[in-house]
Amino acid sequence: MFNTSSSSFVSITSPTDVASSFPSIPIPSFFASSSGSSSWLTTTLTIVVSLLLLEQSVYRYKKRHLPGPKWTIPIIGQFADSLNPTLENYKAQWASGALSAVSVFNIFIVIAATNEYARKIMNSPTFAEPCIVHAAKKILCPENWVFLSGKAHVDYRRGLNGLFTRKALGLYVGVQDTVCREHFAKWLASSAKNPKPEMIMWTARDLNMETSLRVFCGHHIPDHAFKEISDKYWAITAALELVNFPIAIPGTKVYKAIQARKAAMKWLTLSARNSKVAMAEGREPECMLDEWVKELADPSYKGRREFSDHEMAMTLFSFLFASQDAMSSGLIYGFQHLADHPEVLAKVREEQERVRGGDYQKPMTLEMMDEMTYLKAVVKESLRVKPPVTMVPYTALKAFPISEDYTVPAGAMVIPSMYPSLHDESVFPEPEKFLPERWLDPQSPANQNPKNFMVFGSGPHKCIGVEYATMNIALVLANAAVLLNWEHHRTPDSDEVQMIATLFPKDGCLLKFSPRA
Ligand code: HEM
Repeated sequence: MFNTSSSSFVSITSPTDVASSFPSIPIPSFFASSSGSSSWLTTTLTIVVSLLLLEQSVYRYKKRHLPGPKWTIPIIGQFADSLNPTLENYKAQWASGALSAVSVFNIFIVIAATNEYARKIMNSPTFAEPCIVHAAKKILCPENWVFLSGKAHVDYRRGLNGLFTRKALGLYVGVQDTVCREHFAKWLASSAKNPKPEMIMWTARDLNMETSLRVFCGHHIPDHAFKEISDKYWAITAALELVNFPIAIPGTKVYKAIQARKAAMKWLTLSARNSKVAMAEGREPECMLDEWVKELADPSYKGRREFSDHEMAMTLFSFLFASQDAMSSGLIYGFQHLADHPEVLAKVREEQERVRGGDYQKPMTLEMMDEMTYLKAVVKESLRVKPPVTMVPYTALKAFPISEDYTVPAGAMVIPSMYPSLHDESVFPEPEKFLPERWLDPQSPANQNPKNFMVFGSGPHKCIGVEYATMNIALVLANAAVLLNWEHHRTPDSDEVQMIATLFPKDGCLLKFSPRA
């Protein structure tokens, strides 16, 4: 997802002390002398103080009665706090009110904590549209389809639905299975050499990147491109802050992210070209691009038929952007939850034994996965307890009357938060506990309140890759359960959360793998 995304956060360390002194800043008497230079200084200082006062007044006017700092730190607002976001600060913010306010670099931000407000923002396309994070347009390219709105967005998205049908997923599952097994072999080889547990933070990201690129581009992309894209991609993850330094000059995170996007786009564009050639030669589709090219050529297809290599590459890049961090987070917590709950892992293994009849070399199919009811509950619960995407920033396109007594000002950022809905005690009793069983009873509050399961968002921009994502996490965990043993080396940071675009265990999740007899 978009994650993201988007998970950097603004904590509320009250700047009251600093800011409340502005109205009474004394102008030293020597500035008020009659000399030319001092009158120039007086004028300059008066303008600066007036602007600072104006900044405070505008902030107070927009904030009205919402909880949040009384004053904003001049110019930068809560930027410093947003550099080191923590889940604790988020939780404090959500607890401060159903709607609360902050400001960063004069971007006024309204944060919505409840399910009702979060859904209202995501389902009001005439009032608000996703802006993902501040720098997203620079990283993804402004002309990327994800920034379309209204009918143009709906039409474009409809054209992409064919890439996520059951038929298409059936093609991808084989690719995912192969890549997963290859990576497990590498994990085991590395574990055999190194007696110490290793962080799966990086190995899971590599697995994920190769899976995505093989599913999207098949063999139209060379093997060495995976490593290049995967290595450079971290610059994109690092730039996913709620608000970045405003100008993308060399040395800034956004600049580095743009260079990483250019490197990825070079390979994705080449793949689009290669796929068109392969399909024109009548070859069988083997990846998402092939499915897309073939669909465009189908006489019964009704949508737009011409897509340049660059446009196709941009769309694939939007999928990579939306999935890389969220999928890695989902996978890593999947491994951690299963390691920390051996009774759950034992049930996953029992189910695998039953569905796969003990033959773990047989390639995975969608039909096999359909029968893995318990595993699906495990994946759902893991994503609920630690949702990769905690919130998705939107922009108010015009004054947005979100509640009876508050209107989000036009141009403000308005952020629906998903985490509180997923930890609502009335729907998920003992919300911090990992209890897959809550998804097995159709009458359970969890199943009776589907609107609370906001892991993939809601409304017209809801994640297009929901089935693909859950299938891939389930497939990796299914294969891991039968092919690997893994011990979790717990540290004081294992249950602490690090927010780098999405959620990760602070210690990177230290695991020791061994082959399962
Ligand atoms: C565990 C993995 C994932 C999570 C938690 C996740 C979550 C999300 C969320 C929360 C949104 C925003 C929804 C909204 O604004 O209402 C989103 C949007 C999106 N996601 Fe995902 N996602 C995941 C994986 C994927 C994958 C694998 C793909 C593609 C292959 C993908 C493609 C997209 C796209 C294209 C959008 C934007 C859709 C639009 O604007 O119409 N996501 N995702």
